[in-house]
Amino acid sequence: QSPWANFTQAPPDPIIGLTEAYQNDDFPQKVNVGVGAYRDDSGMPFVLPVVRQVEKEITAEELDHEYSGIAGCPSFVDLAMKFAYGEDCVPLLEGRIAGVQTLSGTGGLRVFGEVLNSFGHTEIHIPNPSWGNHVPIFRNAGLDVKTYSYYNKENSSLDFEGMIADIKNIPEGKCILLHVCAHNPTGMDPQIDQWKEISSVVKEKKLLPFFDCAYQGFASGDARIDAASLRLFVEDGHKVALVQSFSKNMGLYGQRVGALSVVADSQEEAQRVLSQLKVHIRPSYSNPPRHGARIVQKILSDEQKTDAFVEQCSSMAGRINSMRATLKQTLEDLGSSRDWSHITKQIGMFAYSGLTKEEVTVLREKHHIYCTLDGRISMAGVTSKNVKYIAEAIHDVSK
Ligand SMILES: Cc1ncc(COP(=O)(O)O)c(CN[C@@](C)(CC(=O)O)C(=O)O)c1O
Repeated sequence: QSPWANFTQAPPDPIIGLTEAYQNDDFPQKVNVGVGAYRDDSGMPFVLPVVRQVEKEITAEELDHEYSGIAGCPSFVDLAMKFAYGEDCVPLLEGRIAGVQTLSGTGGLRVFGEVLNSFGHTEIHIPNPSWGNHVPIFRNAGLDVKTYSYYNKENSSLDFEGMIADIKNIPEGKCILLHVCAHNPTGMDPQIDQWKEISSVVKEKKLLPFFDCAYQGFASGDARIDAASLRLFVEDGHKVALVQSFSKNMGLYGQRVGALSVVADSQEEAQRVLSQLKVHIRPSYSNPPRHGARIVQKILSDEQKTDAFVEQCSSMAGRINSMRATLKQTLEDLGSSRDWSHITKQIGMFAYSGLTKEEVTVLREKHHIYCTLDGRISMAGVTSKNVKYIAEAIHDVSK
């Protein structure tokens, strides 16, 4: 009998599986508002002009395709850290942040999950809800995944009181995962004064703050100020860990460009941490791909190209925000009985609609609109051409 006879059929991924179902649907007005990948107003993927420009420059340089080091491209890592922590970040200036290039955000989260586990931190506390893949990533890294309150479904808002109460109950020294900005899936972020309170509770409980930064540029629209929460924690003296993804803000999804960094006590400690990050990367995927890191390195090392990138990223955020306003207004004009004000209060790629699993299922089966079962709508999939169709369908399932 076949050696694979005991392989059972696994369920489709809640997010990626939607895209597969969407592609197999031949309904002419089908809409994909599942995966958080930006689309322009024609529903097409968008390659930032500044990315196109530097790709031409890279090709002209006729570079080789030698291996990266285990830690990837050093100048990419330095520039990525400057981008997130800020040029004037003291630990960065003191050379005590260990940084590596990773297989995008997913790769960085997985590597650090394994490193945490191998050094006795066997538990991680993530928001409820959080990005669906956080649970399997950390479980497969060997961690026990627990959650803290984050969202109030009743009034579609941040449950700050519940969040603080739960964080206060996390046992001392445990790791807590925080989204830097544009929380996935709710789009609800703490305000800066709430971040200050979170920082002092995390300090009081001596928790390990682990930041996931996947949307720097999609919250305020200015990528250079979307990292305020992270920078506040570093200024408060926390030894943070950070994972950055350049999938969404640079539109480099398939190039798998990310970074993992850890703030240490000293240069010597940063070197020890770096050595452990590398010890986990080498037997996992050995070293990261070169092309995407070259693109980001070329952009972030040139002020004009960085300005162009920030402007182009902000225009993506702008289009998403205008679709939020239009979707909300159209639902109201249809006479919906529900309060949709959260759609414009939320920021980033997603609207956490509040639709139930049943309503989401009818939306897909009857209207061929694909969003995740938790009711998350990737606003990037909403365009001036389909927003009316989407609103009418949402109204139809949620009158
Ligand atoms: C909070 C968060 N962290 C990390 C990642 C990882 O992205 P990367 O590996 O491409 O760097 C995502 C992507 N989440 C998407 C946009 C795509 C996905 O599910 O993979 C989403 O639809 O939620 C994310 O939303």
